[in-house]
Amino acid sequence: MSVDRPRPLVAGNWKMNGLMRSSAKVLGEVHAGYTPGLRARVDLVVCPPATLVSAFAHMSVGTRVGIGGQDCHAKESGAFTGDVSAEMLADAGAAYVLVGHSERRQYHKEKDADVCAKAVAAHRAGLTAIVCVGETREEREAGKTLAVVRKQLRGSIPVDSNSHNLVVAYEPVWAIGTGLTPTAADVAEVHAAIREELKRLVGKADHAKVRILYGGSVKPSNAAELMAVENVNGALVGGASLVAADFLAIAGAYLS
Ligand SMILES: O=C[C@H](O)COP(=O)(O)O
Repeated sequence: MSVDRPRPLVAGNWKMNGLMRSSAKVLGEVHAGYTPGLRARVDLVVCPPATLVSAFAHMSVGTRVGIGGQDCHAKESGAFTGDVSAEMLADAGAAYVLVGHSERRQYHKEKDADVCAKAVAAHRAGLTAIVCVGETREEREAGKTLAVVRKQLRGSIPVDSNSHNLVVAYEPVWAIGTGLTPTAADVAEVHAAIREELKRLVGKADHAKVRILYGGSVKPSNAAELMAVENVNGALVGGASLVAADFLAIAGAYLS
């Protein structure tokens, strides 16, 4: 591994899944399976629903498994019923937060400027923002993938970003939860474009160290191939992260 190559990160996005009793068991299995060998090679993060962030953070003390939120409000506090601020996530023990996931962009109509404001809030609270980008099937078929991803990056990444407070996740919308994945060559093309764009957005000195995750139907069976792609520095895992053995097997792609 070259000196500049970022340490890999595998993050599990549990989405709106998980009740306390059954989830604590899964998290315990993740802790148990995060062996010294795996810890030496890859960072692990679990992003449970907001109701479980505090408990998971407490349970994870001393395990080196990081905990993240799945979204945050741009403001620190106020009359925003149902929302959670980045400061609240940090207070609950989170170190990361996903922003701009396609499900937020689609179902909550979040635009790049909203995502950027949330990433700013994450940084203000001392969290690492995992900024998600990705094209729809229509955009890919129209040959617009790179243009769409570049535009999302320019609009969503705050100016104060660096390799410590920013992770980028490339998730083609059509690959999420479908069992479909782009070819390794397609992933390589998009990740190279993201790295190039980061040079402008984060700065030449630090851009090579920003982790770029691939997300969308990552499974134990395809993890090794996807994680081996140039400029892929880990994975954002949805469905497979709900099963500890599968999540750990994906991270295990970095053992070989
Ligand atoms: O945040 C995770 C992604 O949406 C991927 O979900 P998936 O692994 O179930 O396709």
